[in-house]
Amino acid sequence: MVLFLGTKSYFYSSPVLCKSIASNSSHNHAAHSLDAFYIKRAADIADSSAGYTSPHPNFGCVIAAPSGTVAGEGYLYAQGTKAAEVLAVEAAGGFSKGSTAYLNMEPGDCHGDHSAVSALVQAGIKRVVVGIRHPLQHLHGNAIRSLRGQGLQVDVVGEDLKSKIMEEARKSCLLVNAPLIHRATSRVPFSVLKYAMTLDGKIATTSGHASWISSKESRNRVFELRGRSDAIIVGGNTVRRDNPRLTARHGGGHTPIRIVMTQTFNLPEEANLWDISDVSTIVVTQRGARRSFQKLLASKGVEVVEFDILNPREVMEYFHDRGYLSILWECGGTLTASAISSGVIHKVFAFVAPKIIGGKNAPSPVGELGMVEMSQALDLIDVCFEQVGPDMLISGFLQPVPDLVPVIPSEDETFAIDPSITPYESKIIFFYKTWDPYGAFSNFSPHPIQMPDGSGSYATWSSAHKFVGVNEPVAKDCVEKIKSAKSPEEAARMGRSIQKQHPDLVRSDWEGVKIDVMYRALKCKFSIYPHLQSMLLATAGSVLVEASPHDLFWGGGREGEGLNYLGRLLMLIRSEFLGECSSPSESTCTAL
Ligand SMILES: NC(=O)C1=CN([C@@H]2O[C@H](COP(=O)(O)OP(=O)(O)OC[C@H]3O[C@@H](n4cnc5c(N)ncnc54)[C@H](OP(=O)(O)O)[C@@H]3O)[C@@H](O)[C@H]2O)C=CC1
Ligand SMILES: Nc1c(N[C@@H]2O[C@H](COP(=O)(O)O)[C@@H](O)[C@H]2O)[nH]c(=O)[nH]c1=O
Repeated sequence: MVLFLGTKSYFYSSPVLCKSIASNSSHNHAAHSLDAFYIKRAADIADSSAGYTSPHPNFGCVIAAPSGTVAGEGYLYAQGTKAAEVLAVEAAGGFSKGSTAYLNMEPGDCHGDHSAVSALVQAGIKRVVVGIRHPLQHLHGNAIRSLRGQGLQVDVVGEDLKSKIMEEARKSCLLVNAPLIHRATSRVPFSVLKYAMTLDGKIATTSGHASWISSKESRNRVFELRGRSDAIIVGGNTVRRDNPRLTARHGGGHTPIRIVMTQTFNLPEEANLWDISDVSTIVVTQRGARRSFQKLLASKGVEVVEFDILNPREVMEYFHDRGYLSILWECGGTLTASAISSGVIHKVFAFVAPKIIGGKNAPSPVGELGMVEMSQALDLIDVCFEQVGPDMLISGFLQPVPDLVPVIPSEDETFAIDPSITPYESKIIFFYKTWDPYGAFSNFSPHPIQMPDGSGSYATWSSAHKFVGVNEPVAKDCVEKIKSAKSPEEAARMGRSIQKQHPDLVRSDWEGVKIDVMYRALKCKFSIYPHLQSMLLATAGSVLVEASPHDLFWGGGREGEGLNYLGRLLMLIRSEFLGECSSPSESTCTAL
């Protein structure tokens, strides 16, 4: 098999895979093996630029001819350079026609030029296999739609291709862009904690001396890790004790900035980190700490940022807002414990050197976490072991890379209610509190209605219907009380509390009719408030989920475990308004 990369060409083969295809080409497993192999390959080459460019999305593209041979490859070198897909089709030349393109991630094509998409289309690519969809909402699904719209077959791993090997391939795609995925799903950058410790678990001697615990080979790996990061962070004590440089020393390429976290600002006047000729340094500190010294550092070109509350989470949120994707923590145990407790550390790299130094008070990698029992231990996941020179590198995740496949509560029912919603493609609109962008969909929004109850009189709040028709004076009293509630919250609270105290007062058919009562109330609300109806119609094609973490009947729950009946009913009513289903109209309800 011949592989062309840019102007270079060299041989590249996967004999095992090719054999399995030749012997049983129709076999699903073999097809998945090949797809998985090339998706992993796309992820591997996507990683090629890490450490040389700022950690931005890593894109790789492998073009495989119908025979299964690689016709061309390409990866995005840096922002603003040619897209991986463009490089791959250039490398493959005429072999692209009828071939399959494997992409670790859906292209962003974010400037409207659609260069990746048009390169694949114009080259005559027949099929595209995509490892993961683009994690950023505004780009998510666009390129896939566009490719499909132009007649290419697009298979997305985990959606169209599901198997254990495909899942593994997908994982490599998630890992190669973990920082971007974190950016898309949380408000903090992807944080890696790295430390070097002796076999007896020390990161320095009792006197604080630490150079060096790990071997030269391990320290070279650390330079590599630094080069993949946007910033390296240490605590004030490490600056005082080690006077570190924290540079990547990889002879060019991307250089991470240095961050020092100090509460006291009791830092040395002279330090390697204050030399900003090659790389800048930012000191983050408590508001008002040693202002005159802050000025001195600022005069050397060091940036100082003050925080009202200096803790790892606040600091990470701040750097997230400044656009940082990944941070390497190289601090001692004190700040590390604080960072782990704040939940900002995602991955750990521990270099273990075969050395023993002893020392009851010699520091260890993680300070006080307040744990008293082993059952509280934090277990790493996806752990890897690797020998680096004489040392052992143990790495693993403290928090998994977030899964991008959307969790839609009661997924099957949702698509049955509104067939215009497509699995994986549809946007999910969450609503909960009334001040949320779609808060008007909440039952607590300030849009009162009146609708007839069983006896023909009018009930203001749907909560009152729980007790309607019960032939007990107390129940009638409850209905009246709820009707006179001043707000929907108050009505709901009263309904819940009366139900708790007198479960016998709830009408016997309530479980059977409550969805219908809610349906009628919602239909009324969205019929009589035109702006709400327009808002609802504007969400066409999106999945609506009430993001209540507590109410597992009306809401979607914390992780999609709820039934989301409120969301379902809204989608149903939306379809009815759009004329997609026949609608029993609610003519007798009114606004208050
Ligand atoms: N082998 C290895 O991999 C490494 C070894 N070391 C060694 O570790 C020792 C230093 O360890 P350690 O004292 O734990 O150093 P840290 O790097 O953890 O620094 C602790 C300091 O961080 C600052 N800080 C700011 N905000 C916080 C916060 N919210 N929580 C905690 N700290 C905060 C404080 O600085 P301030 O006091 O200025 O307010 C605090 O004193 C040295 O001997 C060094 O050589 C250090 C790093 C790696
Ligand atoms: N002692 C120790 C490490 N210490 C870390 O490296 C920093 C020094 O970086 P630099 O000044 O750029 O060489 C130091 O402050 C601390 O954060 N790292 C390791 O990989 N292995 C080691 O044995």
